[in-house]
Amino acid sequence: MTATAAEKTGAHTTEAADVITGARERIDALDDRIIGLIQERMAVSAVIQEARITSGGRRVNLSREMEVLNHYSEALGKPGTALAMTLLELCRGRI
Ligand SMILES: C=C(O[C@@H]1C=C(C(=O)O)C=C[C@H]1O)C(=O)O
Repeated sequence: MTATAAEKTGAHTTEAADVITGARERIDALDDRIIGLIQERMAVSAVIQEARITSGGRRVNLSREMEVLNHYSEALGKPGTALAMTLLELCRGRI
C-alpha cells in the first residue's frame, strides 16, 4: 500500500503536504552538506592530532576543547555544548 502525501507528512491539506515535502527535500540536502562538513572536520582534526602525537605530544588538548565548546555554546546555547561534545568525540574518539 502506498502512503499518501498527507500520511507521509502528517499534514491535513494537500497545500501543507506540498510545503512540507519541499522543505524536507531542503533539509535532506542541508543534512548531506552538514555530514560532509563533519567528515571534513574529522579529517582536519586528524591531521592536527597526528602532528601532535608524532611530535611526542598527546592526542587531546583540553584547553583547545574548551575554546571549541565555548564557541558552540555562545552560538547555540546549551544544546550547542552537547553538539560540540559529540563533534569532539567524532574527531578524537572517546576520552
Ligand atoms: C584538533 C585538535 O586536537 C584535538 C581535537 C580537537 C577538535 O577536534 O577540535 C580539539 C582539541 C584536541 O583535543 C586541536 O588541538 O586543535
